[in-house]
Amino acid sequence: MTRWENYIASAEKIIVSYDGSLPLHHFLKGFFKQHPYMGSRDRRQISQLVYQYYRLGQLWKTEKSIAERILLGTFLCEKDGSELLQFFRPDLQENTTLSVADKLAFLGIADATSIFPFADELSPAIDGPAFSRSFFVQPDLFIRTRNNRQAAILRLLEKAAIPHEVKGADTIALPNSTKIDTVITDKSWYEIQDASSQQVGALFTPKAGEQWWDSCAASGGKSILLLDKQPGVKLLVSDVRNSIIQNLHQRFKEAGIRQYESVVMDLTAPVAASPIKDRRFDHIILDAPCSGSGTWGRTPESMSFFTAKQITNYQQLQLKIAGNVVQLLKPGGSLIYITCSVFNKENEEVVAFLKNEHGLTRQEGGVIAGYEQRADSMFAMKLIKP
Ligand SMILES: C[S@@+](CC[C@H](N)C(=O)[O-])C[C@H]1O[C@@H](n2cnc3c(N)ncnc32)[C@H](O)[C@@H]1O
Repeated sequence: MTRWENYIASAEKIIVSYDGSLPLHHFLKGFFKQHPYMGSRDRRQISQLVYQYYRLGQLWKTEKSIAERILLGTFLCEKDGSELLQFFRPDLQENTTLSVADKLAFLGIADATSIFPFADELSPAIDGPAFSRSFFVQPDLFIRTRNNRQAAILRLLEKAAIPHEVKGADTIALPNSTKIDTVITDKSWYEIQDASSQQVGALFTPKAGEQWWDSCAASGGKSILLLDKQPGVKLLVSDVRNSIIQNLHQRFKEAGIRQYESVVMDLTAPVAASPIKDRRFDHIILDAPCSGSGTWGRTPESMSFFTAKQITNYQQLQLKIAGNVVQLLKPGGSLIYITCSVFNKENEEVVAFLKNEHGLTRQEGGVIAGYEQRADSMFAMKLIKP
């Protein structure tokens, strides 16, 4: 067998045995541990073939073999082609410099929406074909520079010869595989934060002394963004598990943040019985648990394993949490509802519920089309309580 045939055979073996219960990158780690004779170059190439296969989503799912689909995935993803493609499909290799849209047309695919399995579920503002085509492009890694360190960070990136692109006053795009912590060792200089997530900050207009609640804080990405805009806000962070809040404490420490309160609470339980039942907030950030479908460009295997039922389950959870947190918002205060989902059920329908059931009015926001800039896609809406 040639090296290329071995690569295809290994990728096929992985695809056949992978059932979606673990994230693909974990599964790959385990697979390569069991096959220690593979060198790092082999591992990289095989992983890439597997990822490119999953980037096809539903395309040719029933019509073509796994091996054929791996090669088609490679063709659609590789801008300059590859030796492997040259070996198996010189006819495709000749056309690798075409745009994704032209490659699809070359392969007879007129309607790109057939790639994404839940095209009917998309928020109306999402451009379905453009979103679907974005799956063939690996999203970038983004950092948000802090404390006026952008210029110093750019100098370090140049010195280390790391390709990068300045996307805004605080935003730098890097290749996805960049080990940024080896280049910039002081963690208070930057946060790893997707460009769309950074863009959500445009809806935060904090004033010193205001009471803010980051109700699904996770490790605190949105909270740090908020405090960087206005360190004088009085911030409460919460999440459902103590281990998550412990991670937040560590991240805040590294970011040099000390002034905040935290509480562990399950937002599906009535807030009237919670430890913060008597608190009222000027502004609430609700970065809700969601399908994450706006981030599937980073985990394309999700297109093969996620089910429509899960979208409905997430919506139920979001409605419950939103209906709960809004009770602790002061009249005239704002709720910033955020998801990294592209689904109407998790976005506009939850906003409609807040409007119809709780009388909130939409102020600004909507879909953040990250698929246009090699970033995640998100939804963020600021609503005002009457
Ligand atoms: C999308 S993440 C938040 C991301 C975070 N705001 C950031 O910027 O990094 C959603 C969070 O909601 C939390 N969550 C899920 N179910 C919850 C519940 N029932 N009550 C409270 N938080 C919950 C999850 O633990 C998760 O950390």
